[in-house]
Amino acid sequence: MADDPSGWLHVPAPAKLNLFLHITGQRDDGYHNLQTLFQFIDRCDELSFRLRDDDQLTLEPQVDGVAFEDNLIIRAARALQQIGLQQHGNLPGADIRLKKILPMGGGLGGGSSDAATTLLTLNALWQLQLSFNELADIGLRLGADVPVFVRGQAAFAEGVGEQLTPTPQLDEPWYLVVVPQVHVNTGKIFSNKCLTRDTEIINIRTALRREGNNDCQAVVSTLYPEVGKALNLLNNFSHAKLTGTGACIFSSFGSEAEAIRVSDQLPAEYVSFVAKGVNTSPAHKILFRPS
Ligand SMILES: C[C@](O)(CO)[C@H](O)COP(=O)(O)OP(=O)(O)OC[C@H]1O[C@@H](n2ccc(N)nc2=O)[C@H](O)[C@@H]1O
Ligand SMILES: Nc1ncnc2c1ncn2[C@@H]1O[C@H](COP(=O)(O)OP(=O)(O)OP(=O)(O)O)[C@@H](O)[C@H]1O
Repeated sequence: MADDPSGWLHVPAPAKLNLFLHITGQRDDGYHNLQTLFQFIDRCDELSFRLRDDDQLTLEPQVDGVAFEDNLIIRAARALQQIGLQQHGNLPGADIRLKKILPMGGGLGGGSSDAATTLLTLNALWQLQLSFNELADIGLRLGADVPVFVRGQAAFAEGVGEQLTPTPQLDEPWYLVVVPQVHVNTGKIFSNKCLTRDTEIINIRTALRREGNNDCQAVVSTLYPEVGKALNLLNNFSHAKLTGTGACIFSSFGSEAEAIRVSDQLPAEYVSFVAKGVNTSPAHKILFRPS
């Protein structure tokens, strides 16, 4: 593990891309059934953890606009702490530091990934020995995207995103990710009446063979014109797609140099970054690397 002499354990929380996102129906509880292909990128929030002498949880710095108890990091830690207390009777608290790199409301799953890294790391530090299945179940209650980050493998996902089939065979290209400066509200997109919810269900072989679309793209582009504008711009260079419910869009390239060349041609007001697609979560690479 990425330990340092001062006792802090440093573990990344990577972003994900939805290489396609099909909405295939809606459940009675309002949630949508979807099919999607998740891949991680090596762009990450940076979290650090240290056990305390008392039983408190702390988080520094706080995330702007998110109350301490609402932060997915604290919600994940509390959920695990409750289980740990039942198992062990008492548990030390933890200091957690967060360097927020991933844009919020960007469709990159940053909050979900922070939650998953917290579950995985505190499970190890508190020696709870919960399985990935148990951690993914806890994570699903925090958000639909948490389980894929807990399991840490690129995957074809069904249900609300929790039924995962690993896809280690995916290419690992370079991505140019454009970050329109708007915060998309996921609930607002899923409740929009113009969203199509009847895309044909496909099997994993088809999913891996053909390039799917993002069914949220049309609605997001209408509600957030900055996203539509960025899609049009990037499409001039390479096929561009929305990730999740946006706002971020991405294109894939065979090399880092090609991705950088396109990013250099974007007008200066566009925020973007280049990252590598990876089929194993960088958090897993740190926490579970052979010693
Ligand atoms: C669009 C994706 O990013 C694809 O990876 C995820 O499905 C969204 O996952 P997430 O951000 O973790 O979303 P959640 O926090 O679980 O849900 C936010 C809101 O979006 C709606 N929602 C979300 C996921 C889903 N499959 N159907 C929905 O209708 C619900 O109204 C929910 O209250
Ligand atoms: N640690 C956290 N980091 C980011 N957002 C958080 C965190 N904890 C709670 N949130 C809340 O979760 C919301 C969604 O954040 P997130 O960055 O995961 O969005 P997203 O990338 O659009 O996610 P998704 O792709 O899963 O829809 C934020 O607007 C914020 O209110």
